[in-house]
Amino acid sequence: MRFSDSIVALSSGKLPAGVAVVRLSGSRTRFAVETIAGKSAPERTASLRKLRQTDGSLIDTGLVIFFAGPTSFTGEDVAEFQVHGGKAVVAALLQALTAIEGIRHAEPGEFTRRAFLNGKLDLVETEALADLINAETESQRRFALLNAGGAQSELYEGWRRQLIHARAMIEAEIDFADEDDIPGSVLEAVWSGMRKLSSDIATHIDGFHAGEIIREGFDVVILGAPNAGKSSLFNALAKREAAIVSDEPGTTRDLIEVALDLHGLKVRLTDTAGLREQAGTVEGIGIKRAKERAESADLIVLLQDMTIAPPDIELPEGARALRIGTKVDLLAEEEQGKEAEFDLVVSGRTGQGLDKLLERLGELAERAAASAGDLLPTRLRHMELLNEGKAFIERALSGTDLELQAEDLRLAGERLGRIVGAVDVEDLLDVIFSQFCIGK
Ligand SMILES: Nc1nc2c(c(=O)[nH]1)N(C=O)[C@@H](CNc1ccc(C(=O)N[C@@H](CCC(=O)O)C(=O)O)cc1)CN2
Ligand SMILES: Nc1nc2c(ncn2[C@@H]2O[C@H](COP(=O)(O)OP(=O)(O)OP(=O)(O)O)[C@@H](O)[C@H]2O)c(=O)[nH]1
Ligand SMILES: [Mg+2]
Repeated sequence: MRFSDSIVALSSGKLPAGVAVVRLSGSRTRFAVETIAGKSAPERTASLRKLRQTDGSLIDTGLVIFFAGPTSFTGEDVAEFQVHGGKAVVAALLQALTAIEGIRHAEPGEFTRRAFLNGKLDLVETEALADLINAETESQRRFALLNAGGAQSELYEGWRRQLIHARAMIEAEIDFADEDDIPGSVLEAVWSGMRKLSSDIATHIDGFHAGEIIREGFDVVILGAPNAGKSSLFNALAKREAAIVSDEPGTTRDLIEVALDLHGLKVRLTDTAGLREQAGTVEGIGIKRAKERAESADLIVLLQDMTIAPPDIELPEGARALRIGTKVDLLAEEEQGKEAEFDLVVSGRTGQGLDKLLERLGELAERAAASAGDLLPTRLRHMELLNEGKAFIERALSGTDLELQAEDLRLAGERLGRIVGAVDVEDLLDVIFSQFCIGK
C-alpha cells in the first residue's frame, strides 16, 4: 500500500531526555535523510552525522539509521534520527523535516496503522503491541509479548483454517452426493471436529477473566465498619498517605484506589467508606458506592476492629473474602485467643501482619490470573466475535441441511477473521489505533 504523505514524530518519551528518537516513514524518507544529514545513510546501520536546517545551520550532531521498505517496521522506507533529547533540539529537527514537501506530523498510532495496512502486523498483534507499551508489571509484559509475537493470532488462524476445511468437505459432499465416492464417515469426522472446535472456543472464552486480571489487575476491595482501620491498612499497603485517617468514624467517603505490584501482577486495592446504618447524606452515598464496588471485586478484605464487638456486615453473595482482625497491637494478652477467629491479624500502627497479608494477596492474585503462556481473549471485541462464531458452529451442528450448515461455518470463519483483521475491519481501525501514543 502506498500513502501519499510521509509522517514524522518523536517516538521516544518525555523530554528532556538523554537521547530522543525521531522517526520518519514514507516515500520522502530518502530525500529527507539526504537533505538533513547531507547524504544518504547506509541501511540498518547507525551513522554519526551533522544534521542541518535547509539554510545550512546546524541542528545537532546525531545518529541516523535508514531502513529501506518493505523490510522495515511500517513496510515503507523508514529513518530514525537519534539526537540529544532536548526540547529545542527535537522541535528544530521536526520543524526542518516537516518543512520538506510531503512530510507532516504523524497521528497517534499512525506508524503502526501503516504496519498493519502493509501486512506487517495483524489486528490482534497490534492490540498486543499497545498492551506491551502500556505494560507495567512482569505478567503484563510477558502476556503482551506473547500475543504481539502472533501466538493468539495463530490460534485464531488455525481455527479459521479448520472451518474452511470443514466447509470444503461439506461442499464436496453436496456436489458429489449421488456419486458415492465420498464416504459418509468424512462428514462424521467433520462434525466431530466441529464439536471439538466449539468446545475449544468455549474453554478459551472462559479464560477471559483470568486474562483480564493480568491486564486490568486483581481487584481487591477493603470493607468494614467505620473506624475499623481500613484507611490505615490501605496506607500501610500503599506505602503512602493516600487516604485520610482519623479517629472520627465516617472519615472516608469516596472510593480511593492504588495499584500494587505483587508477584509481578497488578493488584488494584480500593479503600471504601465504613459500612453502617445511621449515616448522613454524603456518607450514605459513600456507603452505597462501597457496596457496589464490593459486588464486582475479585476479593473482599473484610476488616474488623478486634478490640470491640463484631459488627454485622453482610457480604455480596458468592463473594470471596479474607477476614482480617485489626488493631492487634491494642489487644490485651488474655484476649489473644480472638486471633483464631480471623484469617490474619494486622496492625496498621506497628506493621504487624502486613507482609503476610501482602503475601496472601499475591498468592490469591496468582491463583486467579492466567499463567504466562496461556492464550486468552484480551479484548471484549474478541469475546463478542468468539461468542458469535461459536454460536454459528453450534447452529451448524444442530442443522440438517448441508447448504445451510456450510453457510453457518462460513459465517463462523468470518467472525474469527474479523478478530485478526483478515476480513473487512475498516470500521474498527480508528478505535484501535487511537489507543496508541503519537510516534508509535
Ligand atoms: N530504534 C528502534 N527500536 C525499536 C523499534 C524501532 O522502530 N526503532 N521497534 C518498533 O516498534 C521495536 C522493534 N521492532 C521492529 C520490528 C520490525 C522491524 C523491521 O525492520 N522489520 C522488517 C525486517 C525484519 C528483519 O530484518 O528481520 C520486516 O518486518 O520486514 C524493526 C523493528 C523495538 N525497538
Ligand atoms: N492502635 C491502633 N490504632 C489503629 C490501627 N488502625 C487504625 N487505628 C486508628 O483507628 C482510627 C480509625 O482509623 P482509620 O484507618 O481512619 O479507620 P477507617 O476504617 O478507615 O474509618 P472510616 O474511614 O471512618 O470508615 C484512627 O484513629 C487510627 O489511628 C491499628 O492497627 N492500631
Ligand atoms: Mg477510612
